[in-house]
Amino acid sequence: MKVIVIKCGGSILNSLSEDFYISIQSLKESGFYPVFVHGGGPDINETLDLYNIEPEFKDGLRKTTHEVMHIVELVLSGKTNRTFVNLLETRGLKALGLNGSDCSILQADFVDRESLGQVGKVISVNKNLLESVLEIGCTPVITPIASGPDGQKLNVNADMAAGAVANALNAEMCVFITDVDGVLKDGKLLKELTVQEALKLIEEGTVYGGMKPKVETALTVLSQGANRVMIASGKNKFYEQDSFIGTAFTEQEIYMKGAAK
Ligand SMILES: Nc1ncnc2c1ncn2[C@@H]1O[C@H](COP(=O)(O)OP(=O)(O)O)[C@@H](O)[C@H]1O
Ligand SMILES: CC(=O)N[C@@H](CCC(=O)OP(=O)(O)O)C(=O)O
Repeated sequence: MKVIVIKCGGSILNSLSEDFYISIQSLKESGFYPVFVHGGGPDINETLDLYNIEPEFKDGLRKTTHEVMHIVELVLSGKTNRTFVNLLETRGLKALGLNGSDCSILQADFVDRESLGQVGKVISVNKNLLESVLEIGCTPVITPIASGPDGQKLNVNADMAAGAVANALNAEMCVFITDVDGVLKDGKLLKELTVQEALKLIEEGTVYGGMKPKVETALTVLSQGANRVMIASGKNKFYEQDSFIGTAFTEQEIYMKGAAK
């Protein structure tokens, strides 16, 4: 089964283009089985604002108190997942919304309980459940909330959750859909990046904020065996005639040319 994990960031979820859905259709016609993981950072911030809670981040991860966790779940599971599943359904996909914390779909450990509170890093994925969903012709749409060591809910960065799902499913491909064309430098799209080049962009500060966990996760997914890892835009087509459009990550310089194909 040729699985493609598609992470849709909160930056673009509410304004995904028709071209995005056309790309999904083309992927399906090429024999890919999509598995979606969604973000929703901006939706969470908006709701925290209603409760007069100031969002706090450390290295791109949201500091998640018990109270914040409650709102994260309310928003991601109750609103964002529901809206996205419906959007996919209206485009003809049999989408099945899944809370990562149900049935051990995502199991996680604390990242740093002292400084970040209820933030998790995924340690295992219920691969059998996800494969069963695919086998019956449904498309999983996963909310990045995991169950923690004592059954408590943990908030997982959606890029990292997608990376863990891609690795667990031995995905052929992992794509991070966001609100920019890919990794940019001086406003220009970098179509291909080797591991070394990507690390340098982080180090020199060209890649910052929400792009940092995305690039770091892209490198992890690549090192764990996925054939292709991309960052692409949800504003345009990201897949057409067997080619991907965006930033492609490659392990070695030698594979650079034509790696986005
Ligand atoms: N080098 C870079 N190239 C492109 N975007 C970058 C770069 N560095 C930082 N960014 C920022 O990262 C954002 C995408 O991350 P984020 O807002 O977390 O998106 P998402 O919600 O899709 O995960 C871009 O909109 C841009 O502001
Ligand atoms: C721990 C952590 O930071 N979790 C993220 C989960 C959502 C997410 O990652 O959404 P985007 O993809 O839109 O950024 C958060 O609370 O914002």
